Amino acid sequence: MAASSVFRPGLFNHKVAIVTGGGTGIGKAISEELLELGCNVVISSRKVERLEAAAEEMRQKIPASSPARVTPLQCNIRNEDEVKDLVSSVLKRYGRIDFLVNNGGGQFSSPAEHMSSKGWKAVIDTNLTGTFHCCQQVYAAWMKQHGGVIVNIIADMWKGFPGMAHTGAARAAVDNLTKSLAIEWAASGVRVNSVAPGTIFSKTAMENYKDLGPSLFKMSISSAVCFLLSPGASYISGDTLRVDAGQSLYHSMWEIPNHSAWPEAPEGENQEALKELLNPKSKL
Ligand SMILES: CCC/C=C/C(=O)SCCNC(=O)CCNC(=O)[C@H](O)C(C)(C)COP(=O)([O-])OP(=O)([O-])OC[C@H]1O[C@@H](n2cnc3c(N)ncnc32)[C@H](O)[C@@H]1OP(=O)([O-])[O-]
Ligand SMILES: NC(=O)C1=CN([C@@H]2O[C@H](COP(=O)(O)OP(=O)(O)OC[C@H]3O[C@@H](n4cnc5c(N)ncnc54)[C@H](OP(=O)(O)O)[C@@H]3O)[C@@H](O)[C@H]2O)C=CC1
Repeated sequence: MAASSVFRPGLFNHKVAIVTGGGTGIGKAISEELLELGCNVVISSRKVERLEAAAEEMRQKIPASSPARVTPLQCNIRNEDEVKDLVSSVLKRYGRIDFLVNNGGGQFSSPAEHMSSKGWKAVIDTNLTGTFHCCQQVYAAWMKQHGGVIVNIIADMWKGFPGMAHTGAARAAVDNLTKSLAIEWAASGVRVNSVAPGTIFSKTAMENYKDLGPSLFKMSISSAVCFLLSPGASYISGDTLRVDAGQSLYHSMWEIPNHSAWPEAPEGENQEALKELLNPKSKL
């Protein structure tokens, strides 16, 4: 495996991580960096063939001297029983779960007025309930007794998420869940944080958002996740790290067209000033 991580080799030797959605895109990058650092990684999602192919590709890059192993396990995070099975299979195979990275998720773009109830629920179930299932099962079966670290991947939804209102609502809820769990589980030695990526390149994301074009996806977040999992972040919990090159401070993908759907300004000297501002030619 080409050494690309900025972290010390062997940092995560003999640790065990579950990365949901670990076979594609951001999850794959996170899994590869964890493996490079000596961690055993269980990559998990719905499409088993794609997972197995990704695991095989990752195995080819692990040097023989590394203790790291990768295991693909199928699981739909929307289904609580499947999540329970995932956690018990990991414990059977590796005997511990140090890290959980809730990266599995997604949505489709649609104006809110056209979202069906089924589509809304699918996105909430995947991104919010799926994340909750994974946190709860890993905590109950392992981290409550032994501690651990959880990182949730959310999104740049700080100014709302027009065009994907369902995912904005779900990710904002995960941001809040992160804080609640960080406090409830602090006494067990469990840290819970989130990472909010800006737009990040991935082949699968490109396939999903063809029309939005390649320029949207260009950054990487795996080292931010590895940092939050590491002892270097041992005093960081209940927080969300934005990894977006400042995008959330300035960028909005949503253009509001010119319109006059606002109430008239109240009468008075400001009304004239406002009219002039909105229509500077009106005085000519
Ligand atoms: C831009 C930068 C920011 C973000 C980047 C990324 O996240 S990159 C990562 C991006 N990667 C991903 O997002 C990948 C993962 N994404 C997914 O798996 C899906 O987007 C999912 C979460 C909706 C699950 O969907 P599923 O198919 O497993 O669920 P299901 O079979 O239960 O269907 C439920 C209902 O949802 C509706 N509906 C679904 N799709 C559409 C659509 N295109 N159009 C309209 N509606 C749609 C439809 O109502 C459907 O019911 P119907 O009408 O069929 O009876
Ligand atoms: N790329 C970007 O710009 C941004 C991405 N994000 C978020 O980051 C995460 C990774 O995105 P990215 O790598 O770009 O895109 P991908 O589409 O590659 O990643 C989504 C992953 O989630 C898995 N997944 C989806 N639904 C489920 C489910 N029900 N159960 C288990 N696994 C599931 C998919 O695997 P499978 O289909 O096999 O289940 C896939 O591996 C997602 O949560 C995404 O929404 C957030 C902001 C920006």
